[in-house]
Amino acid sequence: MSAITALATSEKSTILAPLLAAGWKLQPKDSNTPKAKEALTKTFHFSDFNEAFGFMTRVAIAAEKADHHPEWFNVYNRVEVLLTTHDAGNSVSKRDVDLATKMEEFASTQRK
Ligand SMILES: C[C@H](O)[C@H](O)[C@H]1CNC2=NC(N)=NC(=O)C2=N1
Repeated sequence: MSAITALATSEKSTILAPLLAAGWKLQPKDSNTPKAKEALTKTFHFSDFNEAFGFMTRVAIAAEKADHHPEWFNVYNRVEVLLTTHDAGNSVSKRDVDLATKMEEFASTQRK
C-alpha cells in the first residue's frame, strides 16, 4: 500500500467544490482534543431503512474493494457519515474524496 497524504490546502478548494455543493462539510482538525480529526461529513436521508441499508451495502462493497472505510451511524432511514484517513494522521485525503464521490452516486439511485 503506497503512502497517502492529506490534501494540500491549495488543492482543497478545487477538489472539494463538487462535494461541498452536494452538502458535504469539511470538519477542520482545529480542536485541542487528541482525537480531533479533519473529516468530510454528511447526513444522508432515505425513504426507509431498506433504502438506507441498501445504500450502506453498496458503499461497504466499494469501501472494502478500495480498502478505505467510512465511520458511520445509522438510525432507520438516516445515515451519518464521517470520512477521514487514519493513515494520513486523521486528515482528509484523495481516498476520502473518492469514497464521498461514490456515495453521491449510490445515494442518487436510492429512494429518498
Ligand atoms: C491496513 C489497512 O490497509 C488500513 O488500515 C486502511 C483500512 N481502511 C482505512 N480506512 C480509512 N478511513 N482510513 C484509513 O487510513 C484506512 N486504512
